[in-house]
Amino acid sequence: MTDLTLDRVPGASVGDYLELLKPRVMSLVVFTGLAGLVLAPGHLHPLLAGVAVLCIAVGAGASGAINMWYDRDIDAVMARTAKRPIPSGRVGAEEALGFGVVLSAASTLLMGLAVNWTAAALLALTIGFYVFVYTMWLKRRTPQNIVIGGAAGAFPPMIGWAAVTGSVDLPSILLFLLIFLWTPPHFWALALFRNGDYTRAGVPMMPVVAGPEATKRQMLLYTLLLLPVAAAPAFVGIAGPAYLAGSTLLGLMFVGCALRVLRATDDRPAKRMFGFSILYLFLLFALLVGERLISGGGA
Ligand code: HEM
Ligand SMILES: CC(C)=CCC/C(C)=C/CC/C(C)=C/COP(=O)(O)OP(=O)(O)O
Repeated sequence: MTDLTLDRVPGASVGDYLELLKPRVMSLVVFTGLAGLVLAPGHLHPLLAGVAVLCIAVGAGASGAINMWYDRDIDAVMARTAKRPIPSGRVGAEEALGFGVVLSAASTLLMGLAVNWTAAALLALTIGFYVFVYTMWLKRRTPQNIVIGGAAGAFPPMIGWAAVTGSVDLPSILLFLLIFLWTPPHFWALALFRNGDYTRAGVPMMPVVAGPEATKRQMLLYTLLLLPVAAAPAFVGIAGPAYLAGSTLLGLMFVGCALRVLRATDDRPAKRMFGFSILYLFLLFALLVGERLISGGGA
């Protein structure tokens, strides 16, 4: 760990602290959490639903800030992350850690007191999984880091669902599984064209350890496994025919991306697949939510 950022830094702006929350990544995380709330059976007062979404957003961002605190040494050597608030010296490491810890505790406590303790426990588990299991334990040790650690990013719909029902049920487990299987092709697409960054930082991402060809084959495997899992919501009562048709089309397009990446001789197909992975997950959850709202259900 470097100590380049342990000093107190005067003049950090609100924008610097917002950047610690990884707002762009977390906006989609929060959208999947909101989908869990909308899809769950039962009713939650709109104000409490708003509080639940706020807690997911703040908890997700807070875990991102702690991740940036822990990873400040490798972030400093990777081109993609070198300009982040800590490595560029705009926010002190200890300030970022304090900010992340306080917001993590506050979001979990508020979820428990205002909504329910099942959702709060799941939120705490998610924060802990991202910080301890992914960031501190697996990220620097194994190329399976994002397969196992990716579970963290898959919990938010389950948290939203539990905010309404107070329980963990089969449909919310399916939504978890969907994001769990989506994460490897999402992340390895980026890792393929950012391979130099991860090699320089000594982070054992799959393309660094197993090479691009083996990574591409595994990405194809995950997109194929996603086809039935992404269809499953239509068979457990939380989605209908429009979702089934849309998810199948999107899934086939995702498999198409993986096949183009497999045959590729340059970075362009991997870049396109990374972009499409985000659109894919957004559209899938938008279909789930849209169909539910049109059919008149929801929390
Ligand atoms: C452990 C699991 C995951 C890993 C390792 C991962 C990794 C990454 C990385 C490294 C980036 C580039 C970020 C940047 O340049 O700042 C990224 C971007 C992104 N990720 Fe993921 N991701 C994961 C899970 C998720 C999940 C669960 C979601 C949403 C549900 C998500 C949504 C996004 C979005 C929306 C972007 C684009 C952000 C932008 O526009 O810059 N990711 N991801
Ligand atoms: C509710 C709640 C707590 C949600 C958390 C959701 C979660 C764990 C999302 C993970 C997504 C993410 C930013 C991974 C980045 O990996 P990285 O840290 O290796 O990426 P980096 O190199 O950009 O820092």
